[in-house]
Amino acid sequence: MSVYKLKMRHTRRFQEIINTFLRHGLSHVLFRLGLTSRKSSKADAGGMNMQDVGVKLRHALQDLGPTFIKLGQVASSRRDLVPEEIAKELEKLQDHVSTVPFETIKAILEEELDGQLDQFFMHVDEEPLAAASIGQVHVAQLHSGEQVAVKVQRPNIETNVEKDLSIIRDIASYLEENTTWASTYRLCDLFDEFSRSMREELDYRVEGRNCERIGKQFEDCTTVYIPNVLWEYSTEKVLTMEMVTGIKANHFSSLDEAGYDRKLIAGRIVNSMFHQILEEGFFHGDPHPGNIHILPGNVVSYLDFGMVGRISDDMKYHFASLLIDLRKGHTKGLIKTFTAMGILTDDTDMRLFTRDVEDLQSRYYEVALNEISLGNIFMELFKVAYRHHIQVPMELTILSKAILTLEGLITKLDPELSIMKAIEPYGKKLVMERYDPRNVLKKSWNETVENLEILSQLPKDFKAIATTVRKGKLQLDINVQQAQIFLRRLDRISNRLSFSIILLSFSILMVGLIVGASIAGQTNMLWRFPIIEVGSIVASLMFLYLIITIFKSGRM
Ligand SMILES: Nc1ncnc2c1ncn2[C@@H]1O[C@H](COP(=O)(O)OP(=O)(O)OP(=O)(O)O)[C@@H](O)[C@H]1O
Repeated sequence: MSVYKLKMRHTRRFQEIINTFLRHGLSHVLFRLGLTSRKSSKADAGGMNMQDVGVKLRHALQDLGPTFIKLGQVASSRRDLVPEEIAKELEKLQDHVSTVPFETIKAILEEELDGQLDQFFMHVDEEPLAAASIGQVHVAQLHSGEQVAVKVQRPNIETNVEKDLSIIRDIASYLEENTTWASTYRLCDLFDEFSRSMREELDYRVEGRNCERIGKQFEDCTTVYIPNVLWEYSTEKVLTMEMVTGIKANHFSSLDEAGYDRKLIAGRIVNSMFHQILEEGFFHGDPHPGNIHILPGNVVSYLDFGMVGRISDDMKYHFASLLIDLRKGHTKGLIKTFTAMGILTDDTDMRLFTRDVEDLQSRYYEVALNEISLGNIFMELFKVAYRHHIQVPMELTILSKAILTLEGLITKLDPELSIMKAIEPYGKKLVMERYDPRNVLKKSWNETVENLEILSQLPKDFKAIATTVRKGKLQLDINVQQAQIFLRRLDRISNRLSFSIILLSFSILMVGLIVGASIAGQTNMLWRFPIIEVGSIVASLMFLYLIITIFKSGRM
């Protein structure tokens, strides 16, 4: 696609995006991307202060609205792709958005719930509790008196987001066709993954279901609280939840004033996150302090389940293996895990890759645990992977982003707590579970059942073929078994035969010696007699053994 085609397809919005970037002094960025022919007065971005670029980019994305804000937020967590200074600026994109007037919110609520507002709520606060990029949260009271938080989607958000997603997708494929870095990083794949999660976030019913699923993980837990979803007041664009009135996890002075135990809270947050990630395999993908509230009794409450991460059993194990090998300084183990993850390609230069991994692990080997940032380790590992054109699975990138976010909060809540240390028992448990014979058996049993299920779903003809193949395999197995028995017999016969041949040779040698000695008359008569007698008896016994052995071997 050419840049002209790109402009033609989305004339107005595309121009708006370009103008916003230009207005914020980012012409050099557009020029470098080949999206504009206008050159900046400053030579290029390379000569510019990266933090300055970050600030300008943040302002531009903020002005461009929800899709770009979310894109910036996601980019801020990809330190393997985005320079550190820019990533730090993009992190600030959280929550700084304009509010939607209450009249508009009321209209959306009434349309979505299909009735007058007072039919559903006794009261709705006109002043929003929070204004986020996709929605706005209002505190309300049900007729039952229960206080709830109602999240309402911004007007026309879906149409606008779809339009933006399609423009950015076109820009991504234009860049992939025209620049090496974009094709190396498979920009379109990355962006498609972003689009998928953005579309999911536009449907609040998905968020409600995510919330319930995580709620179930802590059903019997008294130290973690997940609010209930009120489905009768929720739709695709409205999410009503039980109101959580706690203190935000990063309001440290308020926590101290209320007499909360910061260390205890930090431990509970870390353990509840690792439980979600490494035991349940389904976790809160954005545990930033605004989404974690602390309730009386140091109870941790999570909010906002728009972004969740999923991690398969295999990936959990790979993750634990990476950690353990990093700590032990096992480069081979790390390479083995990367191979097992199936992400190395035929083009991967194993020699260079091994050298880079070695270099990385040597920096962490035997460093005190509380000095290590797990999130940073993973970002660096990903950087190595990307340098070698290895696509890191999305489930791992969401995971490392969640850990990085978590670390930011934990280091402030309890500077002595080491996430690396806290994760160790979970990692060890995972590895032990992997090698537990019961699980190995269970896995192979499950695979057999799966195969049988697949077989039973095959059409009739295929079933007949499968039966013939199975019979053939059975016959083959029998033949192999018989061949093995025959070979074992042959082996035994040859062993005995070789022993017998040695004995026979020995007997012949002895007889030969005695006969030779007597003929030559060099032997004293006094002891020639017993030698001949004993020699003949030994020779006869050996001969007898030989006959018996040959006879027995033949019958086996
Ligand atoms: N059930 C609740 N109880 C108390 N406060 C809530 C509740 N739900 C949301 N909030 C408040 O509203 C803020 C924004 O809500 P939430 O995090 O769900 O929106 P968001 O997902 O960040 O929005 P967006 O997806 O538009 O970026 C939260 O950080 C929290 O302070």
